[in-house]
Amino acid sequence: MTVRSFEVKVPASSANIGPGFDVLGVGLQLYLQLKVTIDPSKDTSVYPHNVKLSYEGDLAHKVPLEADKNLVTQTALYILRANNIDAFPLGTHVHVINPVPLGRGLGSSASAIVGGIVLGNEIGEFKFSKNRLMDYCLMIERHPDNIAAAMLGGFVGSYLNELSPEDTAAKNTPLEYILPVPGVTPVEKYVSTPPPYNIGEYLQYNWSHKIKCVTIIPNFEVSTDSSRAVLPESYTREDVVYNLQRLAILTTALTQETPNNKLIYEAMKDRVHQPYRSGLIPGLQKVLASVTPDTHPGLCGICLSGAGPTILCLATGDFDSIAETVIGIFNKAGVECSWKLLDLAYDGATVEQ
Ligand SMILES: Nc1ncnc2c1ncn2[C@@H]1O[C@H](COP(=O)(O)OP(=O)(O)OP(=O)(O)O)[C@@H](O)[C@H]1O
Ligand SMILES: N[C@@H](CCO)C(=O)O
Repeated sequence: MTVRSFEVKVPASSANIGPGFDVLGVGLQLYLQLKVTIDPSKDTSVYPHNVKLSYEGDLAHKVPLEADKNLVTQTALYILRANNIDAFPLGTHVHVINPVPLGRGLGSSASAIVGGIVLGNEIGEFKFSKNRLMDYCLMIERHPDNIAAAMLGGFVGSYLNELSPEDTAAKNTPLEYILPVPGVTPVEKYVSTPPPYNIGEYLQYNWSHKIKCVTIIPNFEVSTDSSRAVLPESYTREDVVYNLQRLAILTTALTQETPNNKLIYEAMKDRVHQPYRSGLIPGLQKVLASVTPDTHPGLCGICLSGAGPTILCLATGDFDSIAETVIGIFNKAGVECSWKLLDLAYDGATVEQ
């Protein structure tokens, strides 16, 4: 009996980059790893859906090890079942190594979902393109910014296509209908239906290699759902134009060989999500107002990473002092932090046999 093994690697990501709410994302060199072995001589039929799961990494005590509760394997089962494969092959062991902090704004759910979809694509030997895999991912996490950065890597912009009424209805299928849930008998018409084609479009921009990412990570979680729940339903024209003007400048400003720090700093300001999220993140307003290219000449720009609470500082130097200043402000608000200096992950999700 042949033993098969492979490894899936998916980067963490930072979404929005200030004004690009649900639009921009960067892949970061901090990787979720799935080490997969399929050894048919091992009987894994005692585990849900035939897969033994183990996990090391952030919040290990909180991550479920049952395939129908764990986001990575639930997602892998979604793509398998949509293509007429009911379960993992007997003898499957998935060992997860996860340094991406959960619920902190560094795209942990996107890396888990992209990892799960790539895992299912390998197990089923479907050989779908990354663009098609994006359709599967967007059925689970419905804003594309983290997902596109994790799948494709680098600095990515995305939009969602206007779909036909049938495809729109399919895209909005409730998650509990398509992800396996313990004790729930799957409804054939939902689980065996692949997603619509071309849910989104994605474009990788250049990136100035002089710009690094200083990520300051507060030691508390903010779930994306709760951080989206505080956002308003509508915005003033002034605030929408404010963000659009900055977004148009930012996507090119971040590609320039010699970054213009003051231009980037202004272009990373936002009026669509950050002001509303400050109630969830003590110290956020002070951090955003206090760390500037005047106080730290190496700083290019500063923003909330994804739905928070992590702060993303783009910088060409002064990395330690930027991090120390942000951490000092959070400490005064009673929040402990760690920090990492990260480069962009240019390859996105990869599989090594
Ligand atoms: N490797 C993983 N294995 C299992 N579940 C995971 C994994 N990574 C993330 N999750 C699930 O996703 C949740 C976090 O997702 P959430 O969207 O709230 O935050 P995030 O993705 O870390 O942040 P953001 O979307 O703002 O960048 C975790 O609480 C956990 O339920
Ligand atoms: N664009 C998303 C990223 C987090 O998933 C948000 O800010 O809610």
